Amino acid sequence: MNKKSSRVCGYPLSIFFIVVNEFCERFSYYGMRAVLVLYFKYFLRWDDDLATSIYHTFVALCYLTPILGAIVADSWLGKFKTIIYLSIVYAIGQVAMAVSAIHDITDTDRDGTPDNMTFHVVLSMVGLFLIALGTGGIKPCVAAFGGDQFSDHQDRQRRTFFSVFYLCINGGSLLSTIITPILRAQDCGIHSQQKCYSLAFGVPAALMLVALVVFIVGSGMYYKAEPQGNIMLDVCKCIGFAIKNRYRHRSNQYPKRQHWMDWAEEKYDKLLIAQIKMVLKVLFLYIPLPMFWTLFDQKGSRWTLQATTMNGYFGSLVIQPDQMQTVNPILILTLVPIMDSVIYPLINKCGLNFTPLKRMTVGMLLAAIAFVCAALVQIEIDKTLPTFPSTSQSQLKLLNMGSETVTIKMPGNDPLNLTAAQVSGQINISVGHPEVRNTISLAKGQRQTLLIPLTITDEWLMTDDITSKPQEGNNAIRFVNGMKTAVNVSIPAANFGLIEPFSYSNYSLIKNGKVTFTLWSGSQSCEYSTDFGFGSSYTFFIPSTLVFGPNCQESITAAEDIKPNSVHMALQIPQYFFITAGEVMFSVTGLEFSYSQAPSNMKAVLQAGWLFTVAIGNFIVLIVAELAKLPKQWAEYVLFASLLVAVCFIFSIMAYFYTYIDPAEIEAQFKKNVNEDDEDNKHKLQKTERFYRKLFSGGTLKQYTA
Ligand SMILES: CC(C)C[C@H](NC(=O)[C@@H](N)Cc1ccccc1)C(=O)O
Repeated sequence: MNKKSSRVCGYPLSIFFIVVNEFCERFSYYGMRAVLVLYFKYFLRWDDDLATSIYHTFVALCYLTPILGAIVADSWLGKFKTIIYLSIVYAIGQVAMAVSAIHDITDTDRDGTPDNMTFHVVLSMVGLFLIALGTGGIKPCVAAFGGDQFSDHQDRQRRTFFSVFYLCINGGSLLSTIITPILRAQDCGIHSQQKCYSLAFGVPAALMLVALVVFIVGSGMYYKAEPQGNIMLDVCKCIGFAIKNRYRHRSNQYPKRQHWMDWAEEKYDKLLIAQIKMVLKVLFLYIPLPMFWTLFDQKGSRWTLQATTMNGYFGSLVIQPDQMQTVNPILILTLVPIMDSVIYPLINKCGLNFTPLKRMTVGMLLAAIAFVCAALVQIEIDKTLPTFPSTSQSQLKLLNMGSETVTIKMPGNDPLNLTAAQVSGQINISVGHPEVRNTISLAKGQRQTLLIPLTITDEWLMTDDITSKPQEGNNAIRFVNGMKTAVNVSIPAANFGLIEPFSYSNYSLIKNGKVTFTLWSGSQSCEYSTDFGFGSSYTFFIPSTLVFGPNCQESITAAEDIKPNSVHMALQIPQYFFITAGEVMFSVTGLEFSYSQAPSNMKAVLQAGWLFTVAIGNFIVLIVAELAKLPKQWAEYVLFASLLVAVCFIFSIMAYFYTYIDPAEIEAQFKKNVNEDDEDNKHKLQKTERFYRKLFSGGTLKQYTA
């Protein structure tokens, strides 16, 4: 098959099937990933730590398996067959996930919970392993296979293809991250209705099958480069031989060679040696790149956590903290066309040669700016956070449950008058005066509320109050019952249970929005409605004087323990903008750069090398966060930004000395010369060699024009 098959507007028709395939595959991957942690937590009933570790292990595996897929493709099956076989493995994995989430399969007692959890855990782990193998395995092959469809002179079209390819990644991921959480929230089941994880995994499974079918339909149109034997084994052997040979000839009596790989010349083909040099040159350049991904991938972790301490009301629309991540694909869909059709041509017009490596350098700087923005936002958030007691302090609140005013006098504090049902503000008490009327002792590092009873001589109650912001933007709510009868408090989403007279409930976590509590005492009820923001904590006090009926709401006191989040989530938009602009310059360019600088038989291998930088970047997040342990989150953001600027500086020096090559041209020269063995051509061969020696020692070969 030649590369000049059916074309539309100068583009091979075959790439249509490849980009649609990528769209569906990314829908499948990101859609499944969006609900994975919740599936672990609420279906498999794992704790937060286990759920998070398995989730990150899975993501890291997805960026390690590309190496496997690339080796299989470049050395053995070729990209086309590798994509087909691994897509089947991938689809089986997705189906396994969907089946593992059907609770009815093992719910023999029909109580809505699976009875054989081992079955669900094992099936989902097998499913995840197959998905990681599939998604990671095909990833370097699909991008490189798309690049293969273009002829050598179609540099511009190929660059456009990589931009469209990136748009499809983000189009697919955007749609799925919106859709699958909605599917998960539906109720479904045969014997009992439960949250529908099987549908949330089933739709991505279906999309993976569509991806496979679309790819097969395009089969007749693809240019399929043949694999050239076990190239990776040859590469390893050749490098090993060069190192050994160099070591054997380490004495000064042997003349030096231009490049250490030239020590393989005694045994290996000059073309292979030149190809290895090309790959090594690019891989060396990749060394600083993981730092970009270290910052980039914190969108899903640190930035989402930051959003949980912010206010998500956008008019009547409420944005959940994890939904902020969709800003990234939305911005990609707008920024890629703007960069390609406005910014880059404009820079070109100004006479600047904005080469791929320059773009990647600017991309890194933009990511560092994003983290500075994140630090500034964090400083704003910190200003609004409550001051919790230090380890040598206690904080005390007083709640007068009686109907008369009481005067409280505490050592070191002025007398305090509390009217009926009044709650004091936080009072800081230095430890050293731990006693109050010999009845209470204050706990260090704790917030407590002293409930002063109806009759002052009765037993005084101390409650332990919340000492951190509620997680995930939830609101921590509890009730104190000052009545002489027990009260039952409930809302549709939670039941506070029966609260005995002069006692209090535990905290319950409630989502933002309007909530109506129903209070029952015997047959009498009272409805109390209020609006919650994000991240607040309240103690609702039911006074002894409460009269059940339509106006009962007015008698209930709401004491604010922790203020709702006041810094608006919109403040995260600048950091998302900078990180995404950085991504467009760094990632879209890097994808194309990895293809264009790779020798023909190692295109997928270099794509895998590129994806490997993503995996390393994720590991660095864990290591730096663990080692640095900075007391302030904003300081951690500044640390990451500074590290990236330092790495960016090193990268810009490396990039300055990098010479762009045209692998096809180099390979063609070698092939031509090797086929000709007369004296004249030997001379030509020597000339070519001199030419490439100059190239690999830093001479300029290709003037890259953007
Ligand atoms: C990291 C990958 C090499 C690049 C690529 N990812 C993206 O394009 C992200 N912008 C997608 C995304 C979607 C939703 C939420 C966060 C990120 C990929 O997946 O191939």
